[in-house]
Amino acid sequence: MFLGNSVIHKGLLCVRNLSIASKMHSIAQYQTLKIDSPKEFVFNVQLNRPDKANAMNTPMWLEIGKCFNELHENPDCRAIVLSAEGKYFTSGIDLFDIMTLGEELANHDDIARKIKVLRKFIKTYQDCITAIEKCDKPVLAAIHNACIGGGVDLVSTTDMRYCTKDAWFQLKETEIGMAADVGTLQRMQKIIGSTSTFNELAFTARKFNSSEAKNIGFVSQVYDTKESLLENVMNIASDIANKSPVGIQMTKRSVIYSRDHTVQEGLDHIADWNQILLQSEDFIKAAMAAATKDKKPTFSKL
Ligand SMILES: CC/C=C\C=C\CC(=O)SCCNC(=O)CCNC(=O)[C@H](O)C(C)(C)COP(=O)(O)OP(=O)(O)OC[C@H]1O[C@@H](n2cnc3c(N)ncnc32)[C@H](O)[C@@H]1OP(=O)(O)O
Repeated sequence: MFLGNSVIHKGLLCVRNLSIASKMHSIAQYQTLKIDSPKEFVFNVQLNRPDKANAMNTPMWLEIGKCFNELHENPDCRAIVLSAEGKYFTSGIDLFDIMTLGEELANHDDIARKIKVLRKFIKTYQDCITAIEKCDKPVLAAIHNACIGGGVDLVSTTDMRYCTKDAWFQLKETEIGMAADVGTLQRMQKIIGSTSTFNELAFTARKFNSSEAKNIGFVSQVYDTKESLLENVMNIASDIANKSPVGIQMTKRSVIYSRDHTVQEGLDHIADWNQILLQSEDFIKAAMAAATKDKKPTFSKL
Protein backbone atom coordinates (compact mmCIF):
# COMPACT_ATOMS: atom_id res chain seq x y z
CA MET A 1 0.00 0.00 0.00
CA PHE A 2 1.26 3.50 -0.84
CA LEU A 3 1.74 5.87 2.03
CA GLY A 4 1.90 9.57 1.13
CA ASN A 5 4.83 11.67 2.40
CA SER A 6 2.64 13.64 4.80
CA VAL A 7 1.35 10.43 6.41
CA ILE A 8 4.93 9.17 6.93
CA HIS A 9 5.95 12.58 8.29
CA LYS A 10 3.02 12.60 10.75
CA GLY A 11 3.88 9.04 11.79
CA LEU A 12 7.52 9.96 12.45
CA LEU A 13 6.45 13.02 14.45
CA CYS A 14 4.15 10.83 16.50
CA VAL A 15 6.94 8.33 17.28
CA ARG A 16 9.29 11.19 18.23
CA ASN A 17 6.69 12.77 20.53
CA LEU A 18 5.97 9.44 22.15
CA SER A 19 9.65 8.92 22.84
CA ILE A 20 9.99 12.45 24.34
CA ALA A 21 6.90 11.82 26.49
CA SER A 22 8.31 8.54 27.74
CA LYS A 23 11.53 10.32 28.76
CA MET A 24 9.69 12.98 30.77
CA HIS A 25 8.37 11.96 34.16
CA SER A 26 4.71 12.85 34.24
CA ILE A 27 3.28 13.89 37.60
CA ALA A 28 0.16 11.98 38.62
CA GLN A 29 -3.01 13.87 39.40
CA TYR A 30 -3.93 14.10 43.07
CA GLN A 31 -7.20 14.90 44.78
CA THR A 32 -5.87 16.11 48.13
CA LEU A 33 -2.39 17.33 47.19
CA LYS A 34 -1.19 20.05 44.86
CA ILE A 35 2.18 19.46 43.26
CA ASP A 36 4.32 21.75 41.19
CA SER A 37 7.94 22.41 40.43
CA PRO A 38 8.70 26.10 41.15
CA LYS A 39 12.48 25.75 40.65
CA GLU A 40 14.64 23.42 38.63
CA PHE A 41 14.76 19.98 40.31
CA VAL A 42 12.67 21.26 43.24
CA PHE A 43 9.13 20.01 43.84
CA ASN A 44 6.55 21.59 46.10
CA VAL A 45 3.99 19.19 47.58
CA GLN A 46 1.08 21.06 49.16
CA LEU A 47 -1.61 19.61 51.40
CA ASN A 48 -4.72 20.77 49.62
CA ARG A 49 -7.93 20.51 51.62
CA PRO A 50 -8.00 24.13 52.75
CA ASP A 51 -11.78 24.13 53.42
CA LYS A 52 -11.25 21.37 55.97
CA ALA A 53 -8.17 22.88 57.61
CA ASN A 54 -6.18 20.27 55.63
CA ALA A 55 -7.55 17.52 57.84
CA MET A 56 -5.83 14.30 56.78
CA ASN A 57 -8.51 11.96 55.40
CA THR A 58 -7.79 8.50 53.97
CA PRO A 59 -7.28 9.75 50.39
CA MET A 60 -4.73 12.27 51.69
CA TRP A 61 -2.77 9.64 53.66
CA LEU A 62 -2.73 7.33 50.64
CA GLU A 63 -1.79 10.12 48.25
CA ILE A 64 1.08 11.22 50.48
CA GLY A 65 2.45 7.68 50.25
CA LYS A 66 1.95 7.48 46.50
CA CYS A 67 3.39 10.93 45.85
CA PHE A 68 6.61 10.44 47.82
CA ASN A 69 7.12 6.98 46.29
CA GLU A 70 6.81 8.62 42.88
CA LEU A 71 9.14 11.49 43.71
CA HIS A 72 11.68 8.98 45.01
CA GLU A 73 11.78 7.52 41.49
CA ASN A 74 11.53 10.81 39.60
CA PRO A 75 14.97 11.86 38.24
CA ASP A 76 13.70 15.44 37.75
CA CYS A 77 13.24 15.75 41.50
CA ARG A 78 16.21 16.43 43.79
CA ALA A 79 14.59 18.21 46.74
CA ILE A 80 11.01 18.53 47.98
CA VAL A 81 9.24 21.24 49.95
CA LEU A 82 6.18 20.06 51.90
CA SER A 83 3.81 22.96 52.56
CA ALA A 84 0.08 23.56 52.73
CA GLU A 85 -2.65 25.61 51.08
CA GLY A 86 -5.03 27.76 53.10
CA LYS A 87 -5.13 29.06 56.66
CA TYR A 88 -3.71 26.03 58.48
CA PHE A 89 -0.90 23.61 57.77
CA THR A 90 -3.05 20.74 59.01
CA SER A 91 -5.56 19.99 61.75
CA GLY A 92 -4.38 16.36 61.89
CA ILE A 93 -6.37 13.24 61.22
CA ASP A 94 -9.83 13.74 59.74
CA LEU A 95 -12.07 13.11 62.72
CA PHE A 96 -15.13 12.42 60.54
CA ASP A 97 -13.20 9.93 58.46
CA ILE A 98 -12.15 8.01 61.53
CA MET A 99 -15.80 7.52 62.45
CA THR A 100 -16.28 5.40 59.32
CA LEU A 101 -13.65 3.09 60.77
CA GLY A 102 -15.95 2.59 63.76
CA GLU A 103 -18.67 1.48 61.34
CA GLU A 104 -16.30 -1.02 59.73
CA LEU A 105 -15.38 -2.43 63.15
CA ALA A 106 -19.04 -2.80 64.00
CA ASN A 107 -19.34 -5.31 61.15
CA HIS A 108 -17.36 -7.80 63.25
CA ASP A 109 -18.28 -9.30 66.62
CA ASP A 110 -15.02 -11.08 67.20
CA ILE A 111 -11.95 -9.31 68.61
CA ALA A 112 -9.52 -11.14 66.27
CA ARG A 113 -11.43 -9.84 63.22
CA LYS A 114 -11.67 -6.36 64.69
CA ILE A 115 -7.95 -6.09 65.45
CA LYS A 116 -7.11 -7.24 61.94
CA VAL A 117 -9.03 -4.24 60.55
CA LEU A 118 -7.40 -1.84 62.99
CA ARG A 119 -3.86 -3.15 62.50
CA LYS A 120 -4.18 -2.86 58.73
CA PHE A 121 -5.46 0.69 59.11
CA ILE A 122 -2.63 1.78 61.43
CA LYS A 123 0.09 0.07 59.36
CA THR A 124 -1.22 1.60 56.14
CA TYR A 125 -1.17 5.10 57.62
CA GLN A 126 2.32 4.49 59.05
CA ASP A 127 3.63 3.33 55.67
CA CYS A 128 2.11 6.33 53.88
CA ILE A 129 4.15 8.84 55.81
CA THR A 130 7.22 6.64 56.19
CA ALA A 131 7.37 7.00 52.38
CA ILE A 132 8.76 10.50 53.09
CA GLU A 133 11.67 8.97 54.99
CA LYS A 134 12.18 6.28 52.36
CA CYS A 135 12.24 8.89 49.61
CA ASP A 136 15.94 9.52 48.95
CA LYS A 137 15.34 13.18 48.09
CA PRO A 138 15.59 15.59 51.06
CA VAL A 139 12.18 16.83 52.24
CA LEU A 140 11.86 20.28 53.82
CA ALA A 141 8.64 21.01 55.74
CA ALA A 142 7.40 24.62 55.56
CA ILE A 143 4.80 24.88 58.31
CA HIS A 144 2.40 27.74 58.98
CA ASN A 145 -0.24 28.20 61.68
CA ALA A 146 -1.74 24.96 63.11
CA CYS A 147 0.13 21.66 62.90
CA ILE A 148 -1.84 19.24 65.04
CA GLY A 149 -1.70 15.51 65.86
CA GLY A 150 -1.10 13.61 62.62
CA GLY A 151 0.53 16.79 61.28
CA VAL A 152 3.31 16.43 63.86
CA ASP A 153 3.75 12.79 62.83
CA LEU A 154 3.95 13.96 59.24
CA VAL A 155 6.54 16.70 59.68
CA SER A 156 8.60 14.49 62.01
CA THR A 157 9.36 12.29 58.99
CA THR A 158 10.82 15.21 57.03
CA ASP A 159 14.53 15.98 56.98
CA MET A 160 14.27 19.66 57.93
CA ARG A 161 11.46 21.77 59.38
CA TYR A 162 10.91 25.52 59.08
CA CYS A 163 7.88 27.52 60.20
CA THR A 164 6.21 30.91 60.39
CA LYS A 165 6.03 33.02 63.55
CA ASP A 166 2.31 32.19 63.86
CA ALA A 167 2.91 28.42 63.73
CA TRP A 168 1.83 26.26 66.63
CA PHE A 169 2.09 22.56 67.26
CA GLN A 170 0.19 20.08 69.38
CA LEU A 171 0.73 16.40 70.10
CA LYS A 172 -3.00 16.16 70.62
CA GLU A 173 -3.40 12.37 70.64
CA THR A 174 -3.58 11.90 74.43
CA GLU A 175 -6.30 14.54 74.50
CA ILE A 176 -8.43 12.44 72.15
CA GLY A 177 -7.80 9.24 74.12
CA MET A 178 -5.06 7.60 72.11
CA ALA A 179 -1.30 7.17 71.99
CA ALA A 180 0.24 8.63 68.83
CA ASP A 181 0.90 5.71 66.50
CA VAL A 182 2.26 6.93 63.20
CA GLY A 183 5.72 8.18 64.11
CA THR A 184 5.79 11.13 66.52
CA LEU A 185 6.72 8.97 69.53
CA GLN A 186 9.47 7.25 67.57
CA ARG A 187 10.91 10.19 65.62
CA MET A 188 10.28 13.46 67.41
CA GLN A 189 12.11 12.60 70.63
CA LYS A 190 15.19 11.78 68.53
CA ILE A 191 14.83 15.06 66.64
CA ILE A 192 14.71 17.25 69.74
CA GLY A 193 17.12 15.13 71.78
CA SER A 194 15.41 15.73 75.13
CA THR A 195 13.20 12.91 76.37
CA SER A 196 12.01 15.09 79.27
CA THR A 197 10.77 17.92 77.03
CA PHE A 198 9.32 15.46 74.56
CA ASN A 199 7.44 13.55 77.26
CA GLU A 200 5.99 16.79 78.62
CA LEU A 201 4.64 17.70 75.18
CA ALA A 202 3.29 14.18 74.58
CA PHE A 203 1.73 13.64 78.02
CA THR A 204 0.19 17.10 78.46
CA ALA A 205 -0.81 17.64 74.80
CA ARG A 206 -0.18 21.34 75.39
CA LYS A 207 0.27 23.60 72.40
CA PHE A 208 3.75 24.93 71.76
CA ASN A 209 4.56 27.88 69.56
CA SER A 210 7.17 28.64 66.94
CA SER A 211 9.75 30.09 69.32
CA GLU A 212 9.55 27.03 71.59
CA ALA A 213 9.73 24.81 68.49
CA LYS A 214 12.95 26.61 67.53
CA ASN A 215 14.35 26.48 71.09
CA ILE A 216 13.87 22.72 71.37
CA GLY A 217 15.33 22.16 67.90
CA PHE A 218 12.12 20.94 66.26
CA VAL A 219 12.36 23.63 63.56
CA SER A 220 15.55 25.11 62.14
CA GLN A 221 14.28 28.63 61.48
CA VAL A 222 11.23 30.84 62.05
CA TYR A 223 10.09 33.35 59.42
CA ASP A 224 7.73 36.30 59.83
CA THR A 225 5.28 35.42 57.06
CA LYS A 226 4.23 32.47 54.93
CA GLU A 227 5.67 34.25 51.86
CA SER A 228 9.12 34.68 53.41
CA LEU A 229 8.96 31.11 54.76
CA LEU A 230 8.30 29.69 51.31
CA GLU A 231 10.83 31.93 49.59
CA ASN A 232 13.61 30.97 52.01
CA VAL A 233 12.77 27.26 52.12
CA MET A 234 12.62 27.11 48.30
CA ASN A 235 16.08 28.70 48.18
CA ILE A 236 17.47 26.11 50.60
CA ALA A 237 15.84 23.34 48.51
CA SER A 238 17.33 24.84 45.35
CA ASP A 239 20.78 24.95 46.94
CA ILE A 240 20.44 21.23 47.74
CA ALA A 241 19.15 20.52 44.21
CA ASN A 242 22.29 22.08 42.70
CA LYS A 243 24.51 19.58 44.45
CA SER A 244 25.41 16.07 43.30
CA PRO A 245 22.31 13.83 43.50
CA VAL A 246 24.63 10.94 44.40
CA GLY A 247 26.08 12.87 47.35
CA ILE A 248 22.71 14.18 48.54
CA GLN A 249 20.72 10.96 48.26
CA MET A 250 23.41 8.90 49.94
CA THR A 251 23.73 11.48 52.72
CA LYS A 252 20.00 11.18 53.48
CA ARG A 253 20.18 7.39 53.51
CA SER A 254 23.25 7.41 55.77
CA VAL A 255 21.78 9.95 58.23
CA ILE A 256 18.58 7.90 58.64
CA TYR A 257 20.48 4.62 58.88
CA SER A 258 22.86 6.09 61.47
CA ARG A 259 19.96 7.42 63.56
CA ASP A 260 18.71 3.85 63.99
CA HIS A 261 22.07 2.03 64.39
CA THR A 262 25.29 2.16 66.39
CA VAL A 263 28.13 4.44 65.28
CA GLN A 264 30.13 1.43 64.09
CA GLU A 265 27.18 0.08 62.08
CA GLY A 266 26.70 3.52 60.53
CA LEU A 267 30.39 3.71 59.60
CA ASP A 268 30.27 0.24 58.04
CA HIS A 269 27.11 1.15 56.12
CA ILE A 270 28.62 4.27 54.54
CA ALA A 271 31.89 2.42 53.80
CA ASP A 272 29.90 -0.27 51.97
CA TRP A 273 28.09 2.34 49.89
CA ASN A 274 30.95 4.72 49.23
CA GLN A 275 33.28 2.00 47.97
CA ILE A 276 30.79 1.96 45.08
CA LEU A 277 29.60 5.57 44.90
CA LEU A 278 33.05 7.19 45.01
CA GLN A 279 33.50 5.66 41.54
CA SER A 280 30.53 7.67 40.27
CA GLU A 281 31.04 10.51 37.78
CA ASP A 282 29.53 12.93 40.32
CA PHE A 283 32.54 12.62 42.59
CA ILE A 284 34.95 13.45 39.76
CA LYS A 285 32.77 16.33 38.52
CA ALA A 286 32.33 17.86 41.97
CA ALA A 287 36.03 17.49 42.81
CA MET A 288 36.96 19.14 39.48
CA ALA A 289 34.47 21.94 40.11
CA ALA A 290 35.92 22.57 43.57
CA ALA A 291 39.46 22.60 42.15
CA THR A 292 38.52 25.03 39.35
CA LYS A 293 36.21 27.16 41.53
CA ASP A 294 33.27 26.33 39.25
CA LYS A 295 30.27 27.23 41.42
CA LYS A 296 27.63 25.29 39.53
CA PRO A 297 28.81 21.97 38.11
CA THR A 298 26.17 20.12 36.08
CA PHE A 299 25.18 16.69 37.30
CA SER A 300 23.24 14.11 35.30
CA LYS A 301 19.77 13.13 36.44
CA LEU A 302 19.50 10.35 38.98
C1 LIG B 1 -3.86 5.72 62.71
C2 LIG B 1 -4.10 7.07 63.30
C3 LIG B 1 -3.27 8.07 62.67
C4 LIG B 1 -3.17 9.33 63.05
C5 LIG B 1 -3.79 9.92 64.21
C6 LIG B 1 -3.68 11.23 64.46
C7 LIG B 1 -4.33 11.83 65.65
C8 LIG B 1 -4.64 13.28 65.48
O1 LIG B 1 -4.45 13.87 64.46
S1 LIG B 1 -5.27 14.05 66.89
C9 LIG B 1 -5.74 15.64 66.28
C10 LIG B 1 -7.12 15.69 65.68
N1 LIG B 1 -7.42 17.03 65.30
C11 LIG B 1 -8.06 17.89 66.09
O2 LIG B 1 -8.50 17.57 67.17
C12 LIG B 1 -8.22 19.30 65.52
C13 LIG B 1 -9.68 19.64 65.32
N2 LIG B 1 -9.82 20.94 64.70
C14 LIG B 1 -9.66 22.11 65.32
O3 LIG B 1 -9.25 22.18 66.46
C15 LIG B 1 -10.05 23.34 64.57
O4 LIG B 1 -10.79 22.96 63.44
C16 LIG B 1 -8.88 24.24 64.11
C17 LIG B 1 -7.85 23.48 63.31
C18 LIG B 1 -8.19 24.88 65.33
C19 LIG B 1 -9.44 25.38 63.23
O5 LIG B 1 -10.49 26.05 63.88
P1 LIG B 1 -11.43 27.08 63.07
O6 LIG B 1 -10.61 28.14 62.44
O7 LIG B 1 -12.46 27.51 64.04
O8 LIG B 1 -12.04 26.25 61.88
P2 LIG B 1 -13.18 25.12 61.94
O9 LIG B 1 -14.46 25.74 61.61
O10 LIG B 1 -13.07 24.37 63.21
O11 LIG B 1 -12.69 24.15 60.80
C20 LIG B 1 -12.89 24.47 59.42
C21 LIG B 1 -13.47 23.24 58.72
O12 LIG B 1 -12.52 22.20 58.81
C22 LIG B 1 -13.12 21.05 59.43
N3 LIG B 1 -12.09 20.40 60.25
C23 LIG B 1 -11.13 20.98 60.98
N4 LIG B 1 -10.36 20.06 61.57
C24 LIG B 1 -10.86 18.86 61.22
C25 LIG B 1 -10.49 17.53 61.51
N5 LIG B 1 -9.40 17.23 62.25
N6 LIG B 1 -11.22 16.54 60.97
C26 LIG B 1 -12.27 16.79 60.16
N7 LIG B 1 -12.67 18.05 59.84
C27 LIG B 1 -11.96 19.06 60.37
C28 LIG B 1 -14.24 21.63 60.27
O13 LIG B 1 -15.18 20.64 60.54
C29 LIG B 1 -14.73 22.72 59.36
O14 LIG B 1 -15.49 22.12 58.34
P3 LIG B 1 -16.93 22.73 57.93
O15 LIG B 1 -17.42 21.84 56.84
O16 LIG B 1 -16.64 24.15 57.48
O17 LIG B 1 -17.75 22.69 59.16
